[in-house]
Order: sequence, then structure tokens, then C-alpha cells
Amino acid sequence: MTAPFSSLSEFRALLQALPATDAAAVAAAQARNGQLTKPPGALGRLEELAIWYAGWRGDARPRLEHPQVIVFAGNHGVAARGVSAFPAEVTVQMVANFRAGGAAINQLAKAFGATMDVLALELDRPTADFTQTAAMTEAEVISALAAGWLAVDAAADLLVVGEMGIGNTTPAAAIACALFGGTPGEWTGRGTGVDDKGLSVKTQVVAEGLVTNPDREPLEVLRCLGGREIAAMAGAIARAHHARIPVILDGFICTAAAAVLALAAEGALDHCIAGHASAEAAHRALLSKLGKQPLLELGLRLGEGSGAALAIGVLKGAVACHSGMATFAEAGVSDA
Ligand SMILES: O=C(O)c1ccc[n+]([C@@H]2O[C@H](COP(=O)([O-])O)[C@@H](O)[C@H]2O)c1
Ligand SMILES: Cc1cc2nc[nH]c2cc1C
Repeated sequence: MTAPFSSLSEFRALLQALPATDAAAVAAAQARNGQLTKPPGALGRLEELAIWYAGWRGDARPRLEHPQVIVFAGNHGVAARGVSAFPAEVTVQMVANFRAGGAAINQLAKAFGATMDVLALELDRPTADFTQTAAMTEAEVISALAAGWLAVDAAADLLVVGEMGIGNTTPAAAIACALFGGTPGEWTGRGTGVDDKGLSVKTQVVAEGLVTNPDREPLEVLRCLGGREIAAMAGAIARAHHARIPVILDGFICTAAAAVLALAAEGALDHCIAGHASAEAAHRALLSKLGKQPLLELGLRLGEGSGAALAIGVLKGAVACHSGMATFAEAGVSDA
């Protein structure tokens, strides 16, 4: 199979034509929610989550049984500038760890009944240093978007996209700053744990990248300031929308990838919820720009899809209650 786009303008057009939620399924799920054996609203956000999920699945009484986690890995030219606490070779080493089942995300995917795929994107060919030139050519960003698009299992009923890429909080900060404005310092954080000197280098690198790459059209921002795993996440999130597969967003880097889509086409992230708020300082600000309220706040700053994978449990709980509970009439319980 090949992806249904071969240029950024074709991908842009595809984003404009993504489907909406199924309004009839939403209405039927709302009606069902009102009849379940609980005081109105007593399941809090679980109720809105189940109704949202029902709308995207087109089924007022859906099941959630086949979640897919995909971890995308990429390397970054800016890593050579000293923006991370870890060396760039950790990316390929962690990919081996994912494949051997030894990473946190392997345990979380297993714990929440998800399949897990790992896609390493040309790790021996880092993107260009965006302080010097655009991170990717159009052919490179299209190839990464297509890899993400094609990695989604059409039979999945939930998608989590995660990433691994030493240095990638720097492109994520640059993307956020390019899309939403503000100063580089507002979007730059400690990532894997850089010290004060590392943080100031990182902020400077973001600032230089924004000057070198002045185009603010969202998909050009992705090409010029992003990375292969970031583009692949954007491609996978778009494919999930196309296939009506709900998505749980992960941390700062995943949310930066999603933000590109949100600014490229209104409603592009309607099928997404925010799994958690990462400890990376700017993640909350980014979620708030997107109007997304995180489900969990556990101080995670790992990436790999870990926070989103934990939120699979919350969403499974919401769907199980919604679809499995008895109504007042069925249970013979007196209504208010
Ligand atoms: O998900 C997050 O919010 C997050 C926050 C900080 C770090 N990370 C992970 O750490 C790596 C990027 O950090 P850094 O310092 O190398 O830019 C990358 O592999 C991410 O998966 C992830
Ligand atoms: C060890 C390690 C594991 C990771 N997983 C995601 N990002 C990571 C960064 C590092 C450094």
C-alpha cells in the first residue's frame, strides 16, 4: 500500500477533507448515558470520554478491544549542538530495547492490552541542523508522513503514538514557538535533564532555527523545524482521523506533532484526547493552546507513548461502564 499523498499540498488537501464525528451515534450515546444506573454526571469525565469515543466509532454502545501503540524513532541534526543530556546514539540503542521488550512502553502496552509497533526512521541519517537550513526536504518530510500514515492498523480501535529521539524536545519547542508565537524561552524546557548551560544553548538553538526558517505555514514549519519521528506521528494521527480511530496524545513532542495538524486544518484533532500533562514545562501551555485538558498528571517526562498508554486504562474504563452498565429500567432501580 502507498499513502494517498506525494506532496505537502496533497497532504494539506487531504487534511481539509477529514470526516467529522458521527452525530447520530453521539446523540444515541448521550441518551444511553442518561439512562445508566448512576446519578447524572456521577462518572465525571468518563461520561464525556465514552460519548466522544462512541461518536468516532459510529456506535452508541462501542467496545474498545484493539488498541495499537506505535513508537516512532528519529535522529536530529541539532543533537550535535549539545541540546540533550544524552548522546544521540541512545536513540538506536533504545530502539533495540523496544524491540527486545525492555522499555517502559513495552510494559505499559502489555499492561493495557495494546499491540506495539516500533518504526525507526533512517536513524543513520539525522535531519539537517535547522539553525543552518531546513531540517528536511519536501521528499523527506513526505516520506516520514507516509511512514506514519501506513503504520496505522486499520483494524485498531484506538491509537497511541509515541516517540524516541535524542534532542527532539528542541524541534518540538521550535515548532510550538513558530505556530503559537511567544519567546523561545517560553517553549524550551529541560527534556532529558539538561543543566542551566544546556538549557540556555537549547533556547539559543531554537531562536536561531526560527530566524533561519521564517515560513510559518504549519506543514512548512513541520518540514523546516521538525524531525522524521515528529512528521511520522503527524501522519499517523491524520490517518487515524481518516479511519475514525480515536487517538490518545502523549507528551510534549507528540503534542507538537499534533499541533501542526490543528493549525493546518480546523477540527483535525477532534478525534484526539490528551492522555497526560508531561513534566516538560511547556506541555501544559501547548495543550491549552489546543483546547485539550489532560487526563493524567503524573510527572512523566519519558515520551515513548508512556503517558498516553496509561490513559488507555482510563478510556477503557469509561467505555466499559458506558457499554456494559444496566439502565434504570433494566435493573429495576428507581430513577430520580
Ligand atoms: O514526552 C515528553 O513530554 C518528553 C519530555 C522530555 C523528554 N522526552 C523524551 O526524551 C527525549 C528528548 O529529550 P531531549 O532532552 O533529548 O530533547 C525523547 O526521546 C523523548 O521521548 C519526552
Ligand atoms: C534512556 C532514555 C529512554 C527514553 N525513552 C524516550 N526517550 C528517552 C530518552 C532516554 C535518554
